[in-house]
Amino acid sequence: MKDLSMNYGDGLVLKAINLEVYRGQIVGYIGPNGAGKSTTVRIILGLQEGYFGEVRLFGEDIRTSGVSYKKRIGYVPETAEVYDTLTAREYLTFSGECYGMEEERAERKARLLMEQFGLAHAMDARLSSFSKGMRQKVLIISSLLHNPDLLFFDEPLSGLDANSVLVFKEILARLSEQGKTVFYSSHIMDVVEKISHRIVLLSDGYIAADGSFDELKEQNKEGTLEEIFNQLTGFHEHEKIARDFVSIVEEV
Ligand SMILES: Nc1ncnc2c1ncn2[C@@H]1O[C@H](COP(=O)(O)OP(=O)(O)OP(=O)(O)O)[C@@H](O)[C@H]1O
Repeated sequence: MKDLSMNYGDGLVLKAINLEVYRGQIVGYIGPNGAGKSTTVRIILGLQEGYFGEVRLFGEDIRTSGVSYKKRIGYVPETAEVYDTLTAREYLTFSGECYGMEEERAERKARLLMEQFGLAHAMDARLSSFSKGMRQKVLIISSLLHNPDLLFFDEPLSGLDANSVLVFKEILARLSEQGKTVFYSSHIMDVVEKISHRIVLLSDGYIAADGSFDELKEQNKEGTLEEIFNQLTGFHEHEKIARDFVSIVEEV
């Protein structure tokens, strides 16, 4: 990304961001609510128009490279609309076909991946009957079915149980070993701290920090990523806010 800026009408949300991400990197993309993380991802995915600057993916400017680069991308959005009336088999096969896979191959891979997540029994159940975690697993499978080179995960652990989180973190490490690049956006700091090769902190439309966790720790003299996050975003008031909040709640 070069000088990437975005304005929704009332002020700049992204202020000339420059970021170069390399193959095989897991990048933890973090920042306060409203910092512009989803906006960045939507621009890169070609879902958001009206930006300034340049975004190059796989060496080509996305403004001129057509849509074929999208086949090399997998995406788990923070909130996703799934087609509730479809079964998991139908949804995943359809999703694979959208990325150019043959029906039979998409269905076979979907079945094998569902089995790995312990969901073989739910293959022919409608998505409307799925629990939150089951749905999230379907979204994760859908993002990976076509074997993409570049992955965008926005709070991918949402709803996953502790065992599934372990499996997913291991999957991420292996995908990166295979040379896949992962853009991982989350507010769960201890997970970001552990899985990321590099952490990019967006604050108020700027990149406020960029480096490995060890580098950030060295620069900021703070212990955990959560503490570094608090420090870099100038936030020290959690106790006071909590106190005031509860006293308002208790007002009769
Ligand atoms: N479609 C839109 N129209 C107008 N403003 C928008 C739109 N989408 C986002 N914004 C604004 O842009 C800013 C950045 O939003 P964005 O969703 O990128 O933040 P985020 O970093 O992903 O936040 P969160 O951590 O809460 O998901 C916010 O102030 C938001 O109100």
